Amino acid sequence: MIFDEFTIKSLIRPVPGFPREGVTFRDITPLYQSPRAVRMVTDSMIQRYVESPVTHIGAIDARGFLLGSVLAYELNKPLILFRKAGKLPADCISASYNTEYGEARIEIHRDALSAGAQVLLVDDLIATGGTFIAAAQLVDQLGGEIYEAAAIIDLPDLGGSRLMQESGIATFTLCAFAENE
Ligand SMILES: O=P(O)(O)OC[C@H]1O[C@H](OP(=O)(O)OP(=O)(O)O)[C@H](O)[C@@H]1O
Ligand SMILES: Nc1ncnc2[nH]cnc12
Repeated sequence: MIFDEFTIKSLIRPVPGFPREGVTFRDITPLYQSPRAVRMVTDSMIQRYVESPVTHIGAIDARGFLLGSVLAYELNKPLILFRKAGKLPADCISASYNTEYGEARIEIHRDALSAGAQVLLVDDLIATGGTFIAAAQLVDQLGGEIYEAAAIIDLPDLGGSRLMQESGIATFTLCAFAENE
């Protein structure tokens, strides 16, 4: 299926003032209510990574799980869950970070990856980049490498994708919204 950026963007709902004043939340629930749009997004990502050396899909809690689990299935790769602190039961490593509207901590199980892994990180959106950068630190601590960090949406005005690229993390996104869009 041919990727149609206009259709995808039209299914991402801007919600001004959520979760706090000054933030325009980019809501992906309308997109997920359209099987055709989900297929477009999924197919584009599969096409990009099907011949890549990626060994693991690293999906970020919670919205990153939606796309991450489908990519792991379709690409036939192990799925690594990056979860908000306190959710994973076994021995973990963790990293703190700030996002556009708060602070958080994510964790992965210490045995989730081994040295040499080529990880594709997956989330719905890049804002400040804090979440992906924290996830990349965890991968690095376990001796893995980030092949790329992929998301549906970039919010370039928040500087996250630029910061990630400056930090040596390659990024890939399917669409972008300016602050006033
Ligand atoms: O680039 P950043 O500034 O780090 O922001 C992006 C992150 O923020 C959102 O997650 P959120 O923490 O709201 O959690 P959720 O997926 O559980 O809703 C989004 O799904 C990304 O994970
Ligand atoms: N503006 C935004 N919309 C949706 N998720 C986000 N995560 C961080 N900033 C966000």
